[in-house]
Amino acid sequence: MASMSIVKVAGVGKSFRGLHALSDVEFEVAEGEILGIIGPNGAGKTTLFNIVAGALKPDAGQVAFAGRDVTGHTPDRIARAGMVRTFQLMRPFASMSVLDNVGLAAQHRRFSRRKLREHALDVVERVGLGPWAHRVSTELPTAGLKRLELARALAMRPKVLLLDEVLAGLVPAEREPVLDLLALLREQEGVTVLFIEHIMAAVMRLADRVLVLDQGRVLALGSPEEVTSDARVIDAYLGEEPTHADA
Ligand SMILES: Nc1ncnc2c1ncn2[C@@H]1O[C@H](COP(=O)(O)OP(=O)(O)OP(=O)(O)O)[C@@H](O)[C@H]1O
Repeated sequence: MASMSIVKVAGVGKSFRGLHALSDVEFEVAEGEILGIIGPNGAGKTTLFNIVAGALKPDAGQVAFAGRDVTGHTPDRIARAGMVRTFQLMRPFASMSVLDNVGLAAQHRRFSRRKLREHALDVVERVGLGPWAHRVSTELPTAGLKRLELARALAMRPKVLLLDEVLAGLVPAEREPVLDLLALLREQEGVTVLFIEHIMAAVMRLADRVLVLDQGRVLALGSPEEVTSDARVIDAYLGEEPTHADA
């Protein structure tokens, strides 16, 4: 197979006490692709990530990663296999340094202490937290915490990164380097990225394709230009009062 899909979501459904959070969601992501995921509040974006990353079991359907069915696998197992997510709310180990927090994320890789430290430092520098490496993680401002969350994911050497609003809470000047870093990761390491994002300028800039969810269903899937000119997408999402103002 030429360009194999690295993530395949097939017929995924999930209800919470009668509420259809996801219904028959289907899409594939090619290796090295950057897929933006957009949609109104409550559309099911986070639920989709929870299912793909193993935090929730779907009521129906399958998730395949690199050709293997990973439906129902634990988040840990999926992460170790190479599909790693970040969280909207960052919870680093407060008493630990930035460097140790990143090292901890890579602990399963059975590096020697020295190698682990080198690897962690490399990742910390890569995300621009070099000057903060030895500071306690709670001293980081929001933008720093976001970078730390990204660093912890990168320390696992992911093949697929699932990013849940990594830009939220950042001012535009802080967003640019994060977007650059993601583009670089794809370019240099072929990392596949799925990112949930409300900031449309970022979606337009970074995404190869955009998946639009609305009321738990796939409303559209196409290039940024295609989806932003799709009347149904404008109706359901883009035309609405912005609930997440682009500061
Ligand atoms: N654990 C849960 N128990 C009950 N209902 C849930 C649960 N998780 C999500 N839901 C509901 O499922 C629907 C989809 O929620 P989800 O968080 O996936 O949407 P979202 O697109 O990520 O929204 P947002 O943009 O606000 O983060 C919502 O109606 C939500 O209230």
